[in-house]
Amino acid sequence: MTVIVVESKDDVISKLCEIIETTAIESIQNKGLFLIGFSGGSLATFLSKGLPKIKTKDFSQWRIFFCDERLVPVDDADSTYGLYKRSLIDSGAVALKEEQFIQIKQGVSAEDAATDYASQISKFFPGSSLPTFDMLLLGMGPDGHTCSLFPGHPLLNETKRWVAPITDSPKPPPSRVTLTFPVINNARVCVFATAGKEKADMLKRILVDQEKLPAARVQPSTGKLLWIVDREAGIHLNKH
Ligand SMILES: O=C(O)[C@H](O)[C@@H](O)[C@H](O)[C@H](O)COP(=O)(O)O
Repeated sequence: MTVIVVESKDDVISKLCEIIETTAIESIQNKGLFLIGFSGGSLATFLSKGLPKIKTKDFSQWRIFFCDERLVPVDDADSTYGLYKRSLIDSGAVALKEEQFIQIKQGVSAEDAATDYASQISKFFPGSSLPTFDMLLLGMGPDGHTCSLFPGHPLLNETKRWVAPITDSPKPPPSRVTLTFPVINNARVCVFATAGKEKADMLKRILVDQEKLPAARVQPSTGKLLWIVDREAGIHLNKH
């Protein structure tokens, strides 16, 4: 695991997007595609600000998945895809098309949305027992959750399904689908981008005290794990 402490939230955004770009170039050179998972929350703000500033202008080989998604209509303010659509596609900020986003089926039950999304993912990993995303971009909630995997929730122990439904999310909205730990921990690179003093205590519990909170259970089996944090969020971390 690597922890990078930078000064400000803007530095988190710059470092995050620099690493995304480098990984994208490598993935596209290796296999002609870059398969990345986006989370919601403040990460969506980070990417909306940072992606338009990277040198890459050809995003055509990017395929964008969701580490989790809320089961609300795309035009709902809570829709993670809707947020990226408005800020990256509709705004023309980056050369991404809707069809490059692997979207979660709307208007069906959480169970059906999870099954459908897993089926869509499997098309990119034919014959694989687990998908291997090139990069998963993760957030850490104030309670130590990541994706829609919350403390004490039975989903933390899901070992079979790639995508799971949740209808009792403590973070609204309640109905979501989420990648599960077997998939998350099979990624080539998992990156947390975390900023703000409100995250400092939880970051200490995860990175220093090593409490087994959901975000601490992101431990890629062979891939890399990177935390990019600003000074405020990292105030309790030992200076290396
Ligand atoms: O859709 C979601 O809610 C996110 O995927 C969620 O897992 C998020 O990453 C964390 O809640 C952190 O969000 P903040 O960075 O906004 O606290």
